[in-house]
Amino acid sequence: MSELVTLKTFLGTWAGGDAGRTAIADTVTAIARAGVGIADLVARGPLEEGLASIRGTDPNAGGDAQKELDVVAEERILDALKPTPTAFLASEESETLIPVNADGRLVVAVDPLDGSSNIDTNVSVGTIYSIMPYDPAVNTDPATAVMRPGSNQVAAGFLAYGPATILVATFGEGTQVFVHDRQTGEFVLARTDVEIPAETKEYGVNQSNMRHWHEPMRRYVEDCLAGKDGPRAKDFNMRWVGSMVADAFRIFTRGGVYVYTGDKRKGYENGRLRLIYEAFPLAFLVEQAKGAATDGKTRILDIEPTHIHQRIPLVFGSRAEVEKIASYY
Ligand SMILES: O=P(O)(O)OC[C@H]1O[C@](O)(COP(=O)(O)O)[C@@H](O)[C@@H]1O
Ligand SMILES: [Mg+2]
Ligand SMILES: [Mg+2]
Repeated sequence: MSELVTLKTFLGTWAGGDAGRTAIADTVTAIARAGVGIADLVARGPLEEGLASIRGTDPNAGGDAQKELDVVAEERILDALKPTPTAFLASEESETLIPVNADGRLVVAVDPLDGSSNIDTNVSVGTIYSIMPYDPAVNTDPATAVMRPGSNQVAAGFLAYGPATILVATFGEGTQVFVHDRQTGEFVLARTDVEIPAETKEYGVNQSNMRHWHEPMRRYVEDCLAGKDGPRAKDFNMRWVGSMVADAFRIFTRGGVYVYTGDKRKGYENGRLRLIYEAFPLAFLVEQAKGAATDGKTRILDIEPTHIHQRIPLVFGSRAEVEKIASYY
């Protein structure tokens, strides 16, 4: 059997003693370690009174009901980042940037718990992260430190807490999949340079919103539903977990597209997903795996944020299908 490569050895080789890369490696290691703790909490959820319950009456910064576990996951990540060179943390669960280390040179953005509406149903949830460099001389107003196009990311990834805890990570040189080995406690490299197949017959969308969709989206899904006899001349399959990390991992495994566009509902003009800590990291991972990510038309990584919690219509996955969807817009 060939030698197992752990996250630690992978990152050691990647960093190669370079100080900037070591800072990024240490930060990702800290997030991965926090993720193992969060996975335990998620697994214990039904046994711990209140963990899956809604906290208070106020929604979080993104406007969603905040669960106890959302907040605990954010606390775990913040604690894990304290010994790392992170200057600021942006999080779905906090209105403004959280200062971490005054002399930090990275800014981290996280969705501490993605898919948290699923936690009481024993479905996979996860943690999404995005890392950008931070230079106080350039980002003189720290409040805007994460408000830069996603093409500035130096690393991104997500953990999914499912039957296995997995880490899908990119450092700008391909996308790798690590699996947490519960026996050794290590993350082990399971797939190197993942490639999302360009073509697919599988789409993921919350079809219950069809009556709210705009014309291009409705036509796209209708054409998929028409199957072999329709304009696409092939039968499609549909999958929707409703935790983006789980839907994304399926796409990294066998291709497909994830689509959450803007619709006519109040508050959903730009869909549901948040640009900085959901769309940017997913787009970086997907492009590094030879897939594509757009807001329907425009490349996600080129979009300039205007607000830390802004939403964005999101289409990502198999390149040819993402391009096909763009042709409907
Ligand atoms: O319930 P809907 O509207 O189908 O939305 C599902 C989407 O919303 C999300 O749950 C948003 O993430 P959060 O749970 O972090 O708010 C995605 O993971 C998921 O794909
Ligand atoms: Mg989310
Ligand atoms: Mg969340």
